[in-house]
Amino acid sequence: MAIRKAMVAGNWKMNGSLELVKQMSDAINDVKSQEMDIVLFPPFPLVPAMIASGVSTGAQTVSENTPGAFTGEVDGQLLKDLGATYVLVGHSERRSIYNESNETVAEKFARAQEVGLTPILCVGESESEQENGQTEQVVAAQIDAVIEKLGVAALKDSVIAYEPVWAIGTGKTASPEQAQTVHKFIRDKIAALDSTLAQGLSILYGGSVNEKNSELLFAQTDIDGGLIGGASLKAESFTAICNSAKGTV
Ligand SMILES: O=C[C@H](O)COP(=O)(O)O
Repeated sequence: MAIRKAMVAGNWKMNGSLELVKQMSDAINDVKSQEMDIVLFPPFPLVPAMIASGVSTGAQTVSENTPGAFTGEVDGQLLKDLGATYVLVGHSERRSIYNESNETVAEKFARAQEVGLTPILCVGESESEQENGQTEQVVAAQIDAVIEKLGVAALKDSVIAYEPVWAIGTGKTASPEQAQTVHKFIRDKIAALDSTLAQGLSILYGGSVNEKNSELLFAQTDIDGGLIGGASLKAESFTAICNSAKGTV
């Protein structure tokens, strides 16, 4: 059973450099503590350097396949062997730009667990879905794809990240109350199938989190930390966000 714990994850997307790995790992090594997990998700070529720096490291995606003729894809077992511990699956940019369906995301989730990586399942609705009142329906379908393929028990060793697409990189953060409502919906939905599992699950919020809004977001009962994009590229902002998550779970 994964232990519910405060977590701050930094997704560098297609940004970063060896210099930034050095700068960020020095800053993180100064703020890390037992009470929370800090994980960075650099682009693939920077994964070995990040691991060597001592910072917990994840990959931004993984192939759903076992090794074979899949040019350009990256096998989860190789990531695991390098020392990576987490992988993002179903980030909204993967879903929208690379057409990953709920079923493909569930396959990637399965492959991650098969090789011993912890998947962070990203879910969230688009702006039009939010305007049409479809948030819960969309998020439920994204989670159900994993439950239908693997059973609810598979969520035990995973993390969920709720990221409303309209809040990603836009500066439009969900209000703490808005985010809490969706996080509670997610936890209640899973609790209906397995309440112990749901209580032990870490659920992160993502979407324009910065050092000014993180404290109030992380103070919400069902928000256990954040998945940070832009602000994870600046050591000062990211470490301030990490500090605001300490002791909140
Ligand atoms: O994975 C991170 C999210 O897409 C959030 O990105 P952002 O903090 O730049 O809005």
